Amino acid sequence: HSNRVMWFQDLFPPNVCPINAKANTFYGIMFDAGSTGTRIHIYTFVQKSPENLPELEGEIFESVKPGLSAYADQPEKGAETVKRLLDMAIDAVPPHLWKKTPVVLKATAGLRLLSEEKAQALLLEVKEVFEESPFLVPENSVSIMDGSYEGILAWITVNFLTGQLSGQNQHTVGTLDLGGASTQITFLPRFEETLKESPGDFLTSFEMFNSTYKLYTHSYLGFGLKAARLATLGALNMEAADGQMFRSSCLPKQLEAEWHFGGVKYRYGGNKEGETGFKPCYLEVLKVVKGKLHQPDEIRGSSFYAFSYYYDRAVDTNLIDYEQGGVLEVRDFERKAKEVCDNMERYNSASPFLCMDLTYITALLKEGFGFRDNTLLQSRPRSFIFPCAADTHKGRVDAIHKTFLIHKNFKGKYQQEKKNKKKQPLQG
Ligand SMILES: O=c1[nH]cnc2c1ncn2[C@@H]1O[C@H](COP(=O)(O)OP(=O)(O)O)[C@@H](O)[C@H]1O
Ligand SMILES: [Ca+2]
Repeated sequence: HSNRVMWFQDLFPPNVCPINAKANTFYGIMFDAGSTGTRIHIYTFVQKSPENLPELEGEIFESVKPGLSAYADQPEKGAETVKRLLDMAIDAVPPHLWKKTPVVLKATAGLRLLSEEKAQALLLEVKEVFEESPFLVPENSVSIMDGSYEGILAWITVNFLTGQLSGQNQHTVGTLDLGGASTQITFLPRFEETLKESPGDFLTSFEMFNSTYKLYTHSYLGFGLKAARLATLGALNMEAADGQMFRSSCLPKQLEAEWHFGGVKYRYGGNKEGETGFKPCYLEVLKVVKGKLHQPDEIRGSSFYAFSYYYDRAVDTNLIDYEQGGVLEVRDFERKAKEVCDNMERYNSASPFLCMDLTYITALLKEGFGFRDNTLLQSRPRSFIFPCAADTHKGRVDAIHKTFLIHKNFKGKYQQEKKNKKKQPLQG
């Protein structure tokens, strides 16, 4: 028992992020079932007085890989990974509060890409795990999150935690989230033009703290970093990829290997005889993004907050610092992509996909969204705006928004704009 207390205090030193289970303390358990991994967040809230909103006081975090979608054909085994994480919450939450502690799981693009049947089977098994636990299982506690909701929650998180949604001068910043299977872009339009020219389902209104915000947000399914690798290889949506070899000029010439994603095995390799390097790679990747995304004019001149794989790859290539994060320009990704792709032998200790990933990020930003070379991207680790996050995941920023899903005073009311506009042929 005392061991447990010690471990808890290590995570949240009392002077920085005090955790003391008073009567006004309550907990919430949130699972983020992403395409590449499942993460548990055990939040502690404290309500200082009845008229105040509860404040987030601390968080315990753990994650496992692969994500739920890797268990598409073994739903019970998938749910078992959730159960092991949930056991942590049994230790972290005081027994007398178990029955009052809600547990929810929100799945993102990994499950969106599965067939309805396979996704539902996984969610059902998870629901059973929840029901067998001592925690409170709200209605609809296990579900796939809507893509636009994913985008606005990330936007709220960044802007709320950086203080942009309180005070008078609201200089909100747009957010770019690059996941494994999908990618989101979200910002607050300043120009009437943007509102007029955007497809209806890209505009979402919601209310928070007595203000109404009309955001531009869209989630592109299949445009996450891992999904883009498959698309570049020409292997996306190939259920029976067995045996076939997918080759690309973005990979080291002599490479031949196997890769598992979404429960499917793929064989891939380099262009043994053909070309390799940035130029041919960029052309390959361009086919994946060109003309597939909506390009709002307004974003060309503004700066964005970029996280998830944008952050990870920027750290991997020393463009920014792991602890501090940093500010970079779109062209920095291009410079690194050239450096890595044109010297693949020199980078053979890194991931074989480093060239492809950097080239994809470059093409996505420039040709996909239409950003300028000198567009500024802020990429900060999660700990930068969330100092109580455990050391174990200093590098992450986007999971913070999950706080709001279980924060009982955040209603998350939102609705999508309905326009009598013809739907544009965009993927989503
Ligand atoms: O709470 C977190 N912990 C660790 N990584 C996270 C967390 N939230 C988001 N990420 C980042 O998200 C990316 C993986 O995307 P994810 O698995 O969520 O795919 P998806 O959003 O397409 O479903 C990685 O860059 C990972 O670092
Ligand atoms: Ca995600």
